[in-house]
Amino acid sequence: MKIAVVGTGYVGLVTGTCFAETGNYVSCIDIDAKKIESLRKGKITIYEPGLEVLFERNRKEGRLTFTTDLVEGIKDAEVIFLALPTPPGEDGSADLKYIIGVAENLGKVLDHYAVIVDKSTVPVGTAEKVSAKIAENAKVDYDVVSNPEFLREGVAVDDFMKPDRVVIGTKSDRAKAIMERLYAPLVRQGNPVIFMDERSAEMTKYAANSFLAMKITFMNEIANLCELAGADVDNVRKGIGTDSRIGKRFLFPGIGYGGSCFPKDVQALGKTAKEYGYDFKILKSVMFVNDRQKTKLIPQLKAHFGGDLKGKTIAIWGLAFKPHTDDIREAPALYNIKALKRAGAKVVVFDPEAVANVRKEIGKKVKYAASQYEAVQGADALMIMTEWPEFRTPDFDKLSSALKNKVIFDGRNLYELKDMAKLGYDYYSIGRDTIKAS
Ligand SMILES: NC(=O)C1=CN([C@@H]2O[C@H](COP(=O)(O)OP(=O)(O)OC[C@H]3O[C@@H](n4cnc5c(N)ncnc54)[C@H](O)[C@@H]3O)[C@@H](O)[C@H]2O)C=CC1
Ligand SMILES: O=C(O)[C@H]1O[C@H](OP(=O)(O)OP(=O)(O)OC[C@H]2O[C@@H](n3ccc(=O)[nH]c3=O)[C@H](O)[C@@H]2O)[C@H](O)[C@@H](O)[C@@H]1O
Repeated sequence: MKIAVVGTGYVGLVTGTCFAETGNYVSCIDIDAKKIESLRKGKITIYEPGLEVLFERNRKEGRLTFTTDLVEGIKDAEVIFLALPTPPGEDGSADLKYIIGVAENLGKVLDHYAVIVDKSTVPVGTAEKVSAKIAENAKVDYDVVSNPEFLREGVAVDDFMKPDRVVIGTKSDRAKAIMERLYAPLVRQGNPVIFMDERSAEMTKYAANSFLAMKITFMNEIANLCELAGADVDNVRKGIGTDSRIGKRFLFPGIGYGGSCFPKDVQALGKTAKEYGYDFKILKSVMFVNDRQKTKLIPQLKAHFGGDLKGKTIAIWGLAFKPHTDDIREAPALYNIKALKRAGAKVVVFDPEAVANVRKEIGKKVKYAASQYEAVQGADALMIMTEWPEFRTPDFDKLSSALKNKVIFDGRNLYELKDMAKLGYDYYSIGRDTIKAS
């Protein structure tokens, strides 16, 4: 099948590459000429484990091509995916200007029947809006389908190729048959496709992200209560996660959720509710608690140093919003850096992948270390913000001799309390006892 993907960012590039891998001819379109040039030359533009091998193979075999030209890109395409940004607008609702802009252009240039697919995360009613925009200029038949994407950054290829489910919203039998054919290789591997109407598919995406954000937030609230009540959130997590109705995943407490999606999607669903005159109270609490949770360790850090961080050097391990990505959008680490700077501390940071992006965002406000151990050299304390695997089992001898004080503020609960006590650390974590060496 010949398909086109408009928008070659995280979702567009993964979608395009994976559909090329299942035997389709995919044209990826983007307005960013530099990005397209780089992809054409074989230089991948995002860090995503496992993607590069597929990208390289399919590019070489001519199944994956790149262009800035919409007309050239959609030529003969049976399916045209829109994987465009939907950032929060000023009022928190999803900004549809990229989607509607491309829909308008598509209406003008489409010269054959095609299924136009909203892959972006878009509010209820967007498929109708896209369809109406195309209709203003269209000379041919087309269908607009909602096919939200559930992949996670860092494991995007696996999530795409082995999805828990694929959700497709359409009332058109013609579009349904084409989408069935496109997803057939995944269905044959046992991954289910759930068909529904467009509005339900659009709502499903926001419901999924908001539910997961709520699940994490609930655990953060339990963790905070555990600290006050003398319980250990790790035990509680295991105790409830074994109940199959609750499930083990997404129960890890920490310094809040970040990323390009949970924060914006929870906000956008709240906005949709407001538009329909519904007061979605849980969502408001989720946003409030998550904001508070991000810098939860700062007051403890201040108290540890007698209330004042002026002149103290704080090392930070982890800048990305989660491991295995260089993405720093809404990363809790950035909020902590801001709070530390406001309190007069010097900050030295290390992250295996995200340093370049942080440098672009905050420049020389912090010092950048070349390794996790260089970051802690002479530091008064270590804060852990992202659970990269290499932070899980550090060389504690090296760490202890590099730090000025043996104190760790761990926002991701990487270490066992008994081990930290044995190693003689002051150790603050989330929802567990604080270990004091002295
Ligand atoms: N990043 C993720 O993990 C996930 C994102 N989503 C959703 O997918 C959508 C896209 O997200 P990302 O891929 O992360 O965004 P992104 O920002 O990485 O990529 C968007 C791409 O669209 C391009 N673009 C903008 N205007 C264009 C136009 N007129 N014509 C052609 N290309 C244009 C940009 O240059 C950029 O390369 C969003 O709605 C997001 O919420 C859904 C699931 C996962
Ligand atoms: O719509 C999207 O863009 C995507 O958003 C999330 O994926 P992603 O943001 O890549 O990352 P997650 O693994 O979900 O983590 C999000 C945040 O939650 C935090 N988290 C996650 C799990 C957990 O138990 N605890 C916790 O604090 C992570 O540290 C991270 O900051 C969803 O998991 C994807 O299904 C969805 O497609």
